[in-house]
Amino acid sequence: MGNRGVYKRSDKPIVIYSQPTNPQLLSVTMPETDDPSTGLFKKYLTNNRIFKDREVLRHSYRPQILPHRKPQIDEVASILAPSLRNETPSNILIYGKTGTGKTACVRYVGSELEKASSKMGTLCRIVHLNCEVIDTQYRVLAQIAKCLDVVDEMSSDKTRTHIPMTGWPTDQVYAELKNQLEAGGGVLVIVLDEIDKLVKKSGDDTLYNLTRINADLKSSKVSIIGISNDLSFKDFLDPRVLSSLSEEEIVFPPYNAPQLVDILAQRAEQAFVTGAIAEGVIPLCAALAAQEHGDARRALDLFRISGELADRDEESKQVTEGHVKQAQAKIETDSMIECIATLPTQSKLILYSMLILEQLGQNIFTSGEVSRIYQDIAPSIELDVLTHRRITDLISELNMLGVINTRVVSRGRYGRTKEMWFDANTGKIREVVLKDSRLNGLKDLDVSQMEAKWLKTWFR
Ligand SMILES: Nc1ncnc2c1ncn2[C@@H]1O[C@H](COP(=O)(O)OP(=O)(O)OP(=O)(O)O)[C@@H](O)[C@H]1O
Repeated sequence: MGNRGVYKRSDKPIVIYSQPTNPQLLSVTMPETDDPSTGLFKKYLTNNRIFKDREVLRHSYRPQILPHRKPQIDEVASILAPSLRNETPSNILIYGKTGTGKTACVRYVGSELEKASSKMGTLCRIVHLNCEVIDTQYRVLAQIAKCLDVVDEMSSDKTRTHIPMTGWPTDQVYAELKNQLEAGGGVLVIVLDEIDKLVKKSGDDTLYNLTRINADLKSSKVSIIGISNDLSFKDFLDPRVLSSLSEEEIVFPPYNAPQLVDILAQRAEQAFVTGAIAEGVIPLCAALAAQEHGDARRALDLFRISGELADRDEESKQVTEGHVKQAQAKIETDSMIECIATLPTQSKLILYSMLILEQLGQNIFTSGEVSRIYQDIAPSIELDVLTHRRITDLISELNMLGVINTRVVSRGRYGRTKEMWFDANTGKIREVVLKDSRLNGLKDLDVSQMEAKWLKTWFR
């Protein structure tokens, strides 16, 4: 056994074994607190000068009050109301840009409908599916049946067949779903959120079957609400499917800055300690999000991240406009990094060529310089070497995605050339580019050695 360090805290001794005793290690290991279980985290747990309840700002939070969406809520409610009289409501197609409250409003109306129906003794049920995840006909049908199962869990019908999430022929799943709907009776509203993803992945068979299912049902009724922020999916639909899906259409317009101010102010009351938000913070978050496209999700993200930055900043008693600007920069970097991760390998290699130039001390590079580095390193990792023309196309794409900035400059008798530079933290870009397994071999590239070679060949 090695040396033993005994550190007495209240009346319980804590024993640390080290081999041999390292006083530095001891001083790091021992938290200066009365309660060793929360030691390191104590200051974060007791210090709530900023947030009262930050969960209120998260995407998963379901608000009960939705400012500036009364007309849309009323419209959805009026279309679904017949279900309370056991009549089939019209199908609805809801369209609007991202973050305009489509999902939040439909969920709200859905839960009010279920409450009203249980008060009135009728049977109205809502099944909400996210088609980004559930994107095949089989999974949609099986998931609807699964949700019905959960709703009916307390019912006396224990003999019901459970549809497995894979393995059956689709016809059998459809037939079993119909049996279950008939056995349950009442009205079922199926919400297909991000319906465009389902159609693009699996075509319109699911919608064709679901929009015709009422013809095969006697004692139950089905209605569909499709939600999308991309109307181009309509082009993929058979005209008959489209006309029955869009019996009613509702558009959710983007929020303007004053509307976003109201949305944030309403959340701020629940989320933040009184007085924790400096005066210009809410209008600034609202203005920045309205500049994008009136996206409430973006406004709420900015607001939450500003709060988190203020919370971590021990000097700060309030969330300030400075925190909002930092939050905006963080969101932009994070989304850019996400975008870089999904780029094709060739584009990542072009980015990596720019990073090499930066490592060599250049802040602005020309497309010629980028091309030369690219053409030199591409064969070393066994990638096909693209032509200069193709490389400049990919550079333009990187510019369009906001990963780099470019400008065209005139070089007198040498003609015009494109210059480019990075705005963002290149350390993070390097990290994400090198995560691509095909570029991993570049990690050990000795840039200074290559520089000598490049200087020799380029400037001969
Ligand atoms: N009027 C509103 N009042 C309060 N919060 C809102 C309002 N509108 C949207 N939100 C909030 O903004 C976020 C995004 O809303 P929601 O998910 O409903 O948008 P969406 O239009 O469905 O977006 P997407 O098309 O990207 O799915 C959610 O956290 C939601 O609670």
